[in-house]
Amino acid sequence: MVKGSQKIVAVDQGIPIIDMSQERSQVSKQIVKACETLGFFKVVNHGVDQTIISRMEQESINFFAKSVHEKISVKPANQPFRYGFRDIGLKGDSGEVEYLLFHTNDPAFLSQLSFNSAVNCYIEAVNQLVSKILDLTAEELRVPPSTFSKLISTVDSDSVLRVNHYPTSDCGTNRVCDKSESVMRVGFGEHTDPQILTVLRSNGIGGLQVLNSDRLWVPVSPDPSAFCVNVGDLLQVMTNGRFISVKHRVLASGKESRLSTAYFAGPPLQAKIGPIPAMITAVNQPRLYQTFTWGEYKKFGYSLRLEDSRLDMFRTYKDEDDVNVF
Ligand SMILES: O=C(O)CCC(=O)C(=O)O
Ligand SMILES: [Fe+2]
Repeated sequence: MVKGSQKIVAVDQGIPIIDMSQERSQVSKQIVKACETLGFFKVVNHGVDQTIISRMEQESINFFAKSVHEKISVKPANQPFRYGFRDIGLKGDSGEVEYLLFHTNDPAFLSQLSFNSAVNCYIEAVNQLVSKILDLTAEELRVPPSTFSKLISTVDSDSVLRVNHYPTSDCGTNRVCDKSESVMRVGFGEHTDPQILTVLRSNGIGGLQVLNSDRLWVPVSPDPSAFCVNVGDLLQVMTNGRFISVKHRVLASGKESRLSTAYFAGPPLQAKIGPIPAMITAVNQPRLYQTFTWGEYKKFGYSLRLEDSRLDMFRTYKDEDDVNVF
């Protein structure tokens, strides 16, 4: 069942496409604008080698084609990391999706994957892309150059990769659906991503929708050569609400299978997160969020359902001392 707002507008309406090969200051301006208005944009000419992307995609297809027995036998170090089918998170959310979720710094787990080297190359490439985007963001916000990127570049950064496979539907039987039988199924219910920034790409099958400021759902056209970028909760906090942690969901028709790969760039667990001083101007922008560690935020997040707002819990209207991030 699809819950929440059902109003859907035209495909890609208002979704910025940012060409990263443009002049640097143009790119940073466009990134900041997109983060402020929607919290979501696509990047093209992003510099990630197509062979790294194609290898990751092909290996993911091979993985999901294996038997359930083989898939559940890969075991990351601890919960919630694992191969999962339908159930998302620890609080009873579910969707028409199977996925592989793991920490990017879990060598014991990665060595169990036959596609270990494809995954490592992919992680390194998308981490560089996220760092580049965060540095461009910092430039335009006129904050110290690596304010954001330093959080995701240390050995103990808590970044995660999720490979999602939304399978085709057999309509409850073993036959192929005809057109009249097809219904939109929730692949991944509405949520925001908790980390700093997510870079996501998919095969050529759509399904992703983002919620705009008018609370209308905008379907995102699939573009295998682009990366989608989502602002996460922590970036909303660090920018003191100037950037929007975008709500998004996946509705799957089940006619063709969708494969997506999301890299969630997160800080070390002990990193202190709060609005950065430059984003607080006493007169018209009081501090909106308390300071917390990423570990505390994560723990609280696990106690909620997918669509619940974690950020509300950390809001404040009181002035606190300025914090230094990390
Ligand atoms: O499959 C998609 O396009 C989105 C998946 C997603 O939002 C997530 O894994 O957090
Ligand atoms: Fe997400």
